[in-house]
Order: sequence, then structure tokens, then C-alpha cells
Amino acid sequence: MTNPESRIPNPDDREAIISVRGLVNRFGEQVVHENLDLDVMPGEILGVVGGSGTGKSVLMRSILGLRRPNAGSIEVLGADALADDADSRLHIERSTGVLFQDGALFSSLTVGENVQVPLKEHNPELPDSWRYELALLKVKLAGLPADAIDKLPSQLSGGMRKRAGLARALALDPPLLFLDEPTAGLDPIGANAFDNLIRTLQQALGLTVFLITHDLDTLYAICDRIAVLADRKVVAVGPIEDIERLDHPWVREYFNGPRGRAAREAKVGASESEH
Ligand SMILES: Nc1ncnc2c1ncn2[C@@H]1O[C@H](COP(=O)(O)OP(=O)(O)OP(=O)(O)O)[C@@H](O)[C@H]1O
Repeated sequence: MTNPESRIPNPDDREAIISVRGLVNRFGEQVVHENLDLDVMPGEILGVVGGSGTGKSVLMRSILGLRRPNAGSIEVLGADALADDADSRLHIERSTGVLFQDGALFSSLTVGENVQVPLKEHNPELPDSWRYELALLKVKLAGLPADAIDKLPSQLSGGMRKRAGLARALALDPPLLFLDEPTAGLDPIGANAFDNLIRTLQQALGLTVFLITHDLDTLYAICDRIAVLADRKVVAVGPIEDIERLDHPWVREYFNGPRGRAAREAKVGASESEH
């Protein structure tokens, strides 16, 4: 019999920071998720991939409590994400930052005012000058120049708008960050810079990141594990080396197509030049 005290800790024994069990999501006749299970581990960047319409955004919305699933359970940081009580909702809201695909900034507010929205909502007691300073810190953390704080979203480039959205997502210092296709619409250099920013912030702030993407370069460059959505559930989760060998039709086509090969070769080239 194994003495429990002599067991060597296994990283997989860590408790999940997000735990989804038996998730079902339906829209009328359309079944998007059927008994979907997923664990997100603390401190990881989990890349969530899958064909168009496989339910990546619906999964994220369910975890965030923005959509009530038809069945299943979801725990976020130990709280029941589907509970109706205000305390659980507040706990999850305060612990999660979200960057939606289009940045979802208020177009009539400056970048600084956008970043201050969650601060005003959750820390109304803070003096205005402190809120401004905190917003400035987040703007700089997101890699924007300080003068971007007084600009309107329409005065920024697409890449800068994403960074402004990221600054707002970080406003409350959440341990959990959700990113929906963060590099979509960015040119390759901008996308690469954004990947590096996410990795740097994740390491510096100890974030756990749930990242929906179609971008193979992002998967190879910064994701610790990949979750594949197909056939209405998560068909596999693991490091990319394991996922790319998976015998599943969508996975074969995705990872072994010309883009998959190019991303893999770029990763190999990058690790060789590091040594
Ligand atoms: N509010 C809604 N009402 C009806 N159907 C919906 C709703 N939201 C999502 N769906 C459907 O659920 C399915 C999954 O949508 P979802 O946006 O999660 O896909 P996705 O994997 O994120 O796709 P993509 O990669 O194209 O962004 C789609 O077929 C979509 O049409």
C-alpha cells in the first residue's frame, strides 16, 4: 500500500482552477455540447481549439456565467459558477478578466475611462485620482504608450485596441484571464508581439489563461496545453506534442496542413536558436 505522505507530488494532482463536468448546451434542435468535461490547471495557458461552430465561445460564455447551460456543473476558483447567489457571482466576476474578440470597448469613452469601468463598479470607494493612476498602470502593462490613456478607441490601431481591451481585462488584477481569439485581425508581427505580451504578463502576474484561438503560431509559441473541441465535447487535452499526433480527422487536417507544418517548423527554429 502506498503511504500517502511518501507520494511525490504530481502536477496533475493539483486542483483545477476551472472544472467543467457534463456540460450540455443546446440551441433548439442544435446540440453544441454534450457531456463536455474540462479542467483548467492553475498557472497554465490553455489553448482552446476546434473547427468553426464547435462551441468554443459558448463554452467560454458558460464558464463566465454569461450563458446558462442546459445541464452540467462548472466550478471556478472553488465557487459554483451556475449558482444564483450574488456572492458567488461577485467572486467570479472579480476574479476573471475577459478580452472579447473585438475588444468590446465603449466607443464613446477614452481608453482610460474604459479601463476604469470595472474599477468604478467594484471599487467605488477609490478616489478618482487613484483610479486614474491604476488605469495608467494597466495601460502601460498592456504595452501601450502613456498618452493612449486619453484617446478614444477610434483613434487607435486594431492592435492598440486589443491592448486597451487587455488593459481593461486586467483592471481588477484577476488571477484568471479569458482571451477570445486575441491575435485575430493582427498582422504576423503584431500577432507575435501580442503573444509575447500574453506570455510575459502570465509569467509576471502568475495568471491562468483560457485562450480561444485559430492561430497555430500562438499554440506553438505560448500554450502549455491544448484542448480540442470536436464532436460536441473536448476530445483531447495535453501538450501540443501529444495533440499533434492525435488520430482524429480534424486534428490531422489542422496540424498537418501547410500552416500547421509552418508553425511547427518556426517553433523548432526558435528553440534551436535559443540554444
Ligand atoms: N445565442 C445563440 N443562439 C443560437 N445559436 C447560437 C447562439 N450562440 C451560439 N450559437 C450556435 O452555437 C454554435 C457554437 O457557436 P460558438 O460561437 O461557440 O462557436 P465557435 O467554436 O466559437 O466558432 P468560431 O470558431 O467560428 O468563432 C454555432 O453553431 C452557433 O451558431
